[in-house]
Amino acid sequence: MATGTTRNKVALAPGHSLMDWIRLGNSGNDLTGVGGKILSVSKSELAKHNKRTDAWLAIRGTVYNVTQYMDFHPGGVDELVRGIGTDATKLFSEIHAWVNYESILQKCVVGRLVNEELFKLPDILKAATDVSENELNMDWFQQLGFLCFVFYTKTPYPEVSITLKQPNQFCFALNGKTRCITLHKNVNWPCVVKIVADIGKVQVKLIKKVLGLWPTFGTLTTTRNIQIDYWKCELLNSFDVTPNAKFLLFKYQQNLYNHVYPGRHIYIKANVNGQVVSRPYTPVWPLVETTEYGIISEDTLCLLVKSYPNGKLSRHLCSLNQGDLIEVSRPQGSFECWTSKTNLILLAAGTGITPMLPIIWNALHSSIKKYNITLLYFNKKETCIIWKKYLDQKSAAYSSRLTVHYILSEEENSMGDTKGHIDESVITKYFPTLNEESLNEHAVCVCGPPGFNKLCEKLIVQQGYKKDDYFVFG
Ligand code: HEM
Repeated sequence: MATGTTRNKVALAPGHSLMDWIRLGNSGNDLTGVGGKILSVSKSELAKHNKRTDAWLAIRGTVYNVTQYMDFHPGGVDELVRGIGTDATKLFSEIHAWVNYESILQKCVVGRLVNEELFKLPDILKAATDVSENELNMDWFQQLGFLCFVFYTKTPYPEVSITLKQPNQFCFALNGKTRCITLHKNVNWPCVVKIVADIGKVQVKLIKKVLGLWPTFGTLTTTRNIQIDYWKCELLNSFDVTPNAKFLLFKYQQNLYNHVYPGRHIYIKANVNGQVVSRPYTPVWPLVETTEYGIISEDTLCLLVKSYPNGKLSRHLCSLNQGDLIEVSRPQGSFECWTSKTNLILLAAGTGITPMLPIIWNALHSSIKKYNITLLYFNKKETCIIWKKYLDQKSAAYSSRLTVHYILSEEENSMGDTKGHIDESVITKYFPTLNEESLNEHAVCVCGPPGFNKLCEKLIVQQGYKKDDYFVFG
């Protein structure tokens, strides 16, 4: 793995082991330095906290105060200092993506890293937009059979998880802040959730157990900050998709809806032969329309996993039996659908199709605009193509908006597309010729093995795409 540094663990001073750190976290000392409030932090605010004695850094959208952690960092103070005052996601992942920073730094959360634009707003609007405010911006309405809550988080891509703790106790965590409502009467699970990501509107529909109009929705009972790291999930069902890839359906043990945006991922953690292993996976929700797997309910976690001969976790997942447990983290990642673009070009190789499926689904069903999508899907043989039937059905149903080209490297291509690998000729053949204006309308996503990703990035940069116009899943 490229680290850009000589990787060496340092000898920590006595009293600075992980156990000591956990003890400090549980001591009641405020490690956040901001009194435990959840703040909205701009990049320029973050940059001010760049000293050893006042050190903040951001990882995957969350800002942490690491001042107290300095002497506990196994890589040493000087290494940790390299990340302070910045969004250290890339640096952190390059060195030790496997480190469970969320758990280690759970008592150090300062807030969320937010777009600079927010801070250019007049103060009056800024105050209304600040996620730290306690006030809840909420509407509700009902019909005989259901009631519906609408939350306005005022932050794009809000973090959303929803649980039904009791038939009449409904809790929702928005951007890390949890609130509970004791409902007037009982409701069923699962709920139906709709999120308008770019304006931060969240709508939750709860189905009443008994038909009737309620005089009130109930009472808002608690306001707490609960930082949950991992939830337990049990395997409901598994299906073979190709000879070495499976479609796995999991149910959260509690009644939980954990919203993962298209292109974002969760960490899966499992105990494999006595060792805890954790890796990122992109859920392939929502494939709710596919009938060959039965009806998939909204709160199901759907994973597509390829079993690699040396892949500890992938082999473990593919060998799970019904009822076996795994642990699943909160959503992570920084991918945002480009609402300013209209044409998406997706380059996927093998299981690199996983993040593309929700992106395609979302783009085809967007209520905001009509996206056009071109998918170039690279595989060795036709039998390796994952969900070809599904992709073909979608491209037939949306023929003017979704075009799929299958590119095979190891056999003749009966589908009429190129035989070969990703190279300049493939790009020239399938990419539209762009001028400066039409370039602004296009965005490219890439997902495959590291060599594929690197080559694609080189080729799309050659085509004139700028950093903001493409995203490489790695
Ligand atoms: C962003 C700037 C950071 C840099 C440049 C950095 C660098 C390093 C380096 C060079 C090592 C030694 C790697 C080895 O030889 O195994 C290390 C280890 C470690 N770092 Fe960091 N680190 C950073 C941030 C963090 C943060 C924020 C955390 C906290 C959660 C953290 C937790 C750890 C842990 C737990 C290890 C030991 C890993 C192991 O034993 O496998 N680091 N770090």
